[in-house]
Amino acid sequence: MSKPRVTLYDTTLRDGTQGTGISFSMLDKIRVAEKLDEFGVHYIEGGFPGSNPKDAEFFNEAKKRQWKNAKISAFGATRRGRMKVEDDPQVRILLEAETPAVTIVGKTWPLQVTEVLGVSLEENLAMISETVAYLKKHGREVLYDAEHFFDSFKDDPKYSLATVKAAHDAGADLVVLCDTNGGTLPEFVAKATRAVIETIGEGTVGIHTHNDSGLGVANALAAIAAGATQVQGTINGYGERVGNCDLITVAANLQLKLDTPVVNDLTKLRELSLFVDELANVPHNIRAPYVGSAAFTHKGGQHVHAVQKLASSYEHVDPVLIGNERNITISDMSGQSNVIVKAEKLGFQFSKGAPEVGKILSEVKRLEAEGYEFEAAEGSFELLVRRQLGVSRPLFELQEYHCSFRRSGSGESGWNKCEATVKLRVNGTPEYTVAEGDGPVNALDAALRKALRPFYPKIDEVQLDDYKVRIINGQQGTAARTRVLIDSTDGETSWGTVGVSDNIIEASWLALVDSFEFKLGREARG
Ligand SMILES: CC(=O)SCCNC(=O)CCNC(=O)[C@H](O)C(C)(C)COP(=O)(O)OP(=O)(O)OC[C@H]1O[C@@H](n2cnc3c(N)ncnc32)[C@H](O)[C@@H]1OP(=O)(O)O
Ligand SMILES: CC(=O)C(=O)O
Repeated sequence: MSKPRVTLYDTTLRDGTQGTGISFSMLDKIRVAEKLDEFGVHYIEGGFPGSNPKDAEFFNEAKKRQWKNAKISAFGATRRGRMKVEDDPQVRILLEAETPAVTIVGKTWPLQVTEVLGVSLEENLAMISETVAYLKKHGREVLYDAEHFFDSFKDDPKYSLATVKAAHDAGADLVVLCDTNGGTLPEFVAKATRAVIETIGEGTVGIHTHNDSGLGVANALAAIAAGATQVQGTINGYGERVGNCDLITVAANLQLKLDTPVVNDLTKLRELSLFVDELANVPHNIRAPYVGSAAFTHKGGQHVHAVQKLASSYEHVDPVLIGNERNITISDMSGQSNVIVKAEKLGFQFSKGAPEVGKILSEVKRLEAEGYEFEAAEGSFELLVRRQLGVSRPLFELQEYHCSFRRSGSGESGWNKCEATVKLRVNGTPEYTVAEGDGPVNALDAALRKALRPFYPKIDEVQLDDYKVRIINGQQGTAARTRVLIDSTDGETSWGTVGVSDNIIEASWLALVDSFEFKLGREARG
C-alpha cells in the first residue's frame, strides 16, 4: 500500500522486552521482526544495541536480510552530558547497527534533566540537537522520542516545546511524544499534541504511550485525532510496568473504526498476536480486544439467541475481519439457543422448544449447580448430549478401582510408591489390571489404559496435556468438593473434560474416563 496517513511503529523487540517476563532469544527476535514485516508494520525497533550483545547481534542479522515493508530502527539515547557526540560509545554503536532509521530518546522534563541526568537545561538542548544532527549527517532517518513529554508540558510547556523544537530544527524526521509514565488523560494528550504541531508543523509528530492508567490505546488515538502521523506500540501491549499501547488494538481501531487504513490485510491480526505470544512464551490473553479467543465468545443465553438472528446485536465488528471467530459456550447461563447451536455442531438438529433441548439444558444446569463447568470441557458436554439423547455407549462397565500411595522412610533415603488396580468388564469380558505411577492419578491412568488397550488400541493416541484442580467450596477444608479439568490431545485435536466429586481421585477418574470415551467414541463413529 502507498504510505498511509498514520504509520505503525512496533517496539515489541525493545520497549516490549522491558516488560516483566518478556524475553526473546536473538533468533526469536528475527522471527518476530519477519512476522511484523510480513504483516505490514512500517517501522520495527529491533532493540537497544548499546544495551546488550543480543540486541547488537540482532542488528548484525537484520542487515543481512531484505525487509519487504518495514524499516528497521535501532534505539538509543542522546549523547551523555559533558561529552562530545562523536566520543559517546553508545552513539557509535547506534551507527554500527547500520539501520536505515535510528530512534533516540531525550529528556524533555526539567525535573528529569536536572535531577536525573544532572546537567543544565541548556546542556540538555545541546545533547538533543547535536545527537540528532550527527545521526542525520551519517544518513539516518532520525526519530526523536521526547521522553516524559506530557508531564513536562504540564509543568513547563515552554521548555518542553524548546526540546522538541531543538530536535526538529536539528533535522529529526519525526518527533515522537512519549507518555513515559502512562499517567496522562486523552484530552490533555490531544491538547499537547496540537501545541507541538503548531510549533513544528504538520506531519512531524508521532505518539508513544504507556498503559499505566489503562489509557494507552485511547491516548494514542487522541494524539492521532489531533494530528499525529505515527503510532508507536507493542504487540499485545507488552512493556515496562503494565505495558505499552497495544499496537494490535490500535491497528484494528484505525482501520475498522477510523477510516485510516494501516495495513493491506487485517485478517492476519489474530495470527500475529498469537505468534508473538507463542515466541514470548506468554499465555494468550483471552480477553484481548479484537483478537482474544473470548472477544467474540457469547455465553449468556439472551446474547446467543440474538446473535443467531443478527450478529451485530452483540458484536461490534465482524470477527472475520481480524481473523477471529464467533464462539458459543455452554454453562448454567445458557438458554435453549446455546444448546441448539452446540448440538448442531455435533450433528443434531433441534428447533426451539424440542423436549431434547430442554432435557440437555436442565442436565447442564443441574450439574453446574453441583460444581461442574462445561465452558472449557467441550468433550464432557458432547458426552452429556449423547447420554441425554440415549445415543452414547459406555466404554466399559466398572466393577471397582483402587489406588494406594505408600511412603517409606524420610529424606532422600526414603521412597514413594503409587499403585492402582482397575477391575471392569469390556463387552462382557472381565479385565483386572494393576499399574504403578508417579502419583495416584497417573497410576490409575496407566491401569485403565492397560485394561482398555486390547479392545481400543487407539487409546495410546490420547495424551493428557493439562490437569487442573479447583476446590469448589474451600471453606470445608479437606472435605471440600473438587473439580478436575483435563485437557487431552491426540496430536490433531484437543478436548477438555471435567469431573466433580468430594474425592479428588474420583473427580480425576471421571474426567479421565470422559477423555477416553470422547476420543474412542468419535473413533468408533468414524
Ligand atoms: C523510557 C525508556 O524506555 S528509555 C529506554 C530504557 N531502557 C533501558 O534502560 C534498557 C537498556 N539499558 C541498559 O542496558 C543500560 O541502562 C545502559 C547500557 C543504557 C546504561 O548502563 P549504565 O551506563 O550502566 O548506566 P545506568 O543504567 O546505571 O544509568 C543510566 C545512564 O544513562 C544516562 N541517561 C539516561 N537517559 C539519558 C538520555 N536521554 N541521554 C543521555 N544519557 C541518558 C543516565 O544519566 C545514566 O548515566 P550516568 O550514570 O552517567 O548519569
Ligand atoms: C522512549 C520510551 O520508551 C518512553 O519514553 O516511554
